[in-house]
Amino acid sequence: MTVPSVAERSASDTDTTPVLAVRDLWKVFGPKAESVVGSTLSRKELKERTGCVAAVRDVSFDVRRGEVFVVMGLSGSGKSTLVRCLTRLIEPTAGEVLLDGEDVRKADDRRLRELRRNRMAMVFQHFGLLPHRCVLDNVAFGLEIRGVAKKERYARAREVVGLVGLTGFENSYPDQLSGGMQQRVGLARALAADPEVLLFDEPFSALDPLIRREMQNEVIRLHHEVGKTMIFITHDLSEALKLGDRILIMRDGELVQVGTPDQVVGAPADDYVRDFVSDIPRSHVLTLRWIMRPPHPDEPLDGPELGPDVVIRDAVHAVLSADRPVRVTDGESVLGVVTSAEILEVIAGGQD
Ligand SMILES: Nc1ncnc2c1ncn2[C@@H]1O[C@H](COP(=O)(O)OP(=O)(O)OP(=O)(O)O)[C@@H](O)[C@H]1O
Repeated sequence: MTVPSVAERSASDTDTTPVLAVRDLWKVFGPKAESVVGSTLSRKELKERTGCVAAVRDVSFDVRRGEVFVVMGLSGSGKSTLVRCLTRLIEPTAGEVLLDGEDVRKADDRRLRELRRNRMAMVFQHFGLLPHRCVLDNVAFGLEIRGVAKKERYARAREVVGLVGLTGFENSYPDQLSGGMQQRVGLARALAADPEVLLFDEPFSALDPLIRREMQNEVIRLHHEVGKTMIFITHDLSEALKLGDRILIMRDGELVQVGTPDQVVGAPADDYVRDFVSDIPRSHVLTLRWIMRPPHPDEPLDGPELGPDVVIRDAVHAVLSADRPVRVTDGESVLGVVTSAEILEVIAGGQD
């Protein structure tokens, strides 16, 4: 079996079909779980009347090819259950999970193993490294159980060890490495199999804040480099905003909102989300698109030009130092203008 090298692979950027489509997904823990599917009782009522916990309730969403999709929510909101249902580490009670159109719930045991090994790899918080094997052997291990020939698996292992910045540590053992480095080994092992989707279950929550930031940057770098679809669980909003192309917010098993970071901060779906994002400086997340306005008839339209996706924080200097309105353009036409007034309103009204 051949594993394409990093250089050979390219994400199919133009493909707009979702890599993963989740439809009406339920996971109910407890007796007669199936009978609870569809219930509109609150979590508390459900527990009292049926003894069941609906950890995931009627959740539907698509994950686009190549995006970083973050699942966020408070402890107990159902994030882990939801993501484990995608590979059936937890068996869903009802609904559909389609991976490239294939119904994962219909896969038999053999097919499911193939899917987990080759298509959707999970990176766990506790790295699951084999202590008696060195870095290279740990990374090659996933390929070994897939039956990849020795020469090929070690060539690939060296390649991904380099990719995660561990060149020089190939022969070290896990207990000789820091937590961040061990997490890189876990990441390399997941990447080695060249899966379509990488799933991260709160991978950095055990790391100290500095290492955690370093690993977040590492994920961003890797994402640019390998273009993989990534599904990332976190309960940390700033991590979600930093990493996510889109964020799914859960509460009590239900999906509350799916949106880009600026949509979640700029247009929270309800008070729960509004509360969540209330400490985030809006100017760090919102873009000029959110504050531009149509020009007044008497306004000069020969000021500096900026794109609509420029984050407000990055435009402050240009707008405040301009002696005329800044034009927000898509390269061809003027979409709106931004002046000091709009910038100052965000900064004064937000939590800056
Ligand atoms: N095996 C189980 N049996 C019964 N209830 C469960 C089981 N696993 C999870 N739950 C319940 O399902 C709900 C969702 O749990 P889950 O672990 O998915 O949440 P989470 O958002 O990932 O939380 P955390 O961030 O604390 O991991 C919780 O109320 C939890 O107690």
